[in-house]
Amino acid sequence: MSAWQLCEVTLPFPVSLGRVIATVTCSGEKEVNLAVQDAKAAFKIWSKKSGLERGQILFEAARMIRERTEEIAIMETINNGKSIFEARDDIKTSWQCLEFFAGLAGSMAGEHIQLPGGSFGYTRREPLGVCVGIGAWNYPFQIASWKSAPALACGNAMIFKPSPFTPLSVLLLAEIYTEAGVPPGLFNVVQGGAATGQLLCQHHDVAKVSFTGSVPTGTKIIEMAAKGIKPVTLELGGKSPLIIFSDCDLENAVKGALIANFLTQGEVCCNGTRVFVQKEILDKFTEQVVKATQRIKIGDPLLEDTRMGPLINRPHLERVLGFVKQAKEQGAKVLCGGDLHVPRDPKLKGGYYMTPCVLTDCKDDMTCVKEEIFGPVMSILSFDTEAEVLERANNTTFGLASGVFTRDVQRAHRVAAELQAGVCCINNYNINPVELPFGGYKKSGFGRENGRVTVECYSQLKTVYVEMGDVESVF
Ligand SMILES: NC(=O)C1=CN([C@@H]2O[C@H](COP(=O)(O)OP(=O)(O)OC[C@H]3O[C@@H](n4cnc5c(N)ncnc54)[C@H](O)[C@@H]3O)[C@@H](O)[C@H]2O)C=CC1
Ligand SMILES: CCCC(=O)O
Repeated sequence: MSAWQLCEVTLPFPVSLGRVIATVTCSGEKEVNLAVQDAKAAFKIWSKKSGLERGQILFEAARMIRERTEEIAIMETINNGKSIFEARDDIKTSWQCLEFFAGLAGSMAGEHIQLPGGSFGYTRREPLGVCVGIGAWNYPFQIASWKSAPALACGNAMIFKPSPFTPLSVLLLAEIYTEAGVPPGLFNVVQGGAATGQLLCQHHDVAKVSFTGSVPTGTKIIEMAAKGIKPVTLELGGKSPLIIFSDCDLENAVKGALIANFLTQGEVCCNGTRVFVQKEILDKFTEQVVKATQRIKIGDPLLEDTRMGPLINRPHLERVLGFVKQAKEQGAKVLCGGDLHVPRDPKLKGGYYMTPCVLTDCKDDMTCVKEEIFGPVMSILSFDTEAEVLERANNTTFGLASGVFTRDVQRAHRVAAELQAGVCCINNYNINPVELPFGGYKKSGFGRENGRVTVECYSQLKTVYVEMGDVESVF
C-alpha cells in the first residue's frame, strides 16, 4: 500500500479562518518506518549521554524557544486560531517545560541497596527507547513540548504526530531541537491522521505511546498498545466541575469561571464547564458572569486586544452550536451568546466564529452538562449544600480537573480531597504550572505530564544484583 492510500485526511488543510495556509504531505508506512529507523539510530547516541549532557542541550532548546517566542506564537495563532495573547502563554509553558526537565535530567538516578554478606543491589533508571507522541489540535506546540521534554530528558527518542488540523508549529520545535544539538532523527515529526497514528502505535520498534485527544481515540490507542504490551499515557477529555460557594470572593470567582470556560475558544480539555453556584449568590454571580462574557473581544486572533478567535473548523463549530440548540430544547436558558458570529472585517468572514455562551437553568441530566462540548459554552447549575454538590460534581465518567472557590480554608481542602479528578484548583482555575503533575482520573486517562513524577512515565527501572561471595548451590 502506498503512503497516499494510507492518508485519511483531505489535503490541503484548511485553517480556522477558512483559508489554506499550507499543504502538508501525509506520512504513510514508508515514512513511518524511516522515522522509526532514524529514531532508533539517534536513540543509541542520545541514551549514552549523561543526564547532565542531555540537560544542557534541552536548556539550549528552551533558550531558543524563548528567544523565538513571537515567531512561534504567530505561527501557532495561524495554525490554531487562538489569540496571539494566549499563544504567547503556550510558548512560555513550553520552554518552561523544557527547562524543568532539563534540570531534572542530571538528577535521574537509581538506588544502592546493601544485602547480606556484603552483596548488594542497585537500580538503574533507563530510557524506554523510541516513544511516540500523538497530539490534539487545541495546544499543538505545547502538547508536543510537554511530551517531548520529559521523553528526551530521560534519554528516549520521540516521533511526534500532530493533529492534521494543526500540522505546522511542531515543525519549529523539531527545527529548534536539531539546532540545539540533539542527534538527527531523535525528535521527528510525521504528518497525517488516524492511519498514520495507527502505523505508529502498531510499530514493533515503538516502546511507548503518549496520546492527547478524545476518549474514543484513546480507547483505540490503548487497544493497539495492549497488543504490543506497550505503556501508554492518555490525556483525554473532561467535563470538569467548578464549585462556587457563597462565601467566595465573588469578583475572583467570576474571573475564574471565565478562565475556566473561554480560553482557546473553550477548546480546552480541563475546562470547568459545569459551574455549580451556591443558591445564595446565584443571581449576583450569573449577572456578573454574563456581563463579563459579553465584553469578551472576538475577532482577528493576531490582534493584541482579541481574546477569542475562531473555532478550529466548520464541523466542530456546527457541533458546538448543535449543543447549544439541544440545551435550549432540553430546557436550559441562553443568557448570552451561542450564536454564529460573522465579523465585520471582510478578511475574517470565512472564519468559524461563535459568540461565547452562558447557559442557566441547567439540570444534571441535560446533554450540555453531561457531554464534553469543547467550545465556549458554560453551564451554570445551582446547589444548596457541600455534600450535595460533591455528589453531583463526581457524578461523571470524566475526572480531569476541578475547582473550588471559597474563603473557608478547611472546606477548600476537604472539597479538594473529595473531588474525583486528577487536578483541583483552589480559588483560581486552569493554572497548570510545569512543576505540577497534570493528568486525569477515570475516563480522562492516566499517566501524567509535567512534575517530577513524569520521569516514571518515560523510563524503566533495572535491578542489578551483585554477588560478593561464592555461589551457594542447592544442587
Ligand atoms: N487531557 C488533555 O490533556 C487533553 C485532551 N484533549 C481532548 O482531545 C479531544 C479533541 O482533540 P481531537 O484532536 O479532536 O481528538 P482526536 O481523538 O480526534 O485526535 C487526537 C489525535 O489522535 C489522532 N488519531 C485519530 N484517530 C487515531 C487512531 N485510530 N490511531 C492513532 N491516532 C489517531 C488524530 O489524528 C490526532 O492527532 C477532546 O476530547 C479533548 O478533551 C485535548 C487536549 C488536551
Ligand atoms: C493544560 C492543557 C490544556 C489542554 O491541552 O487542553
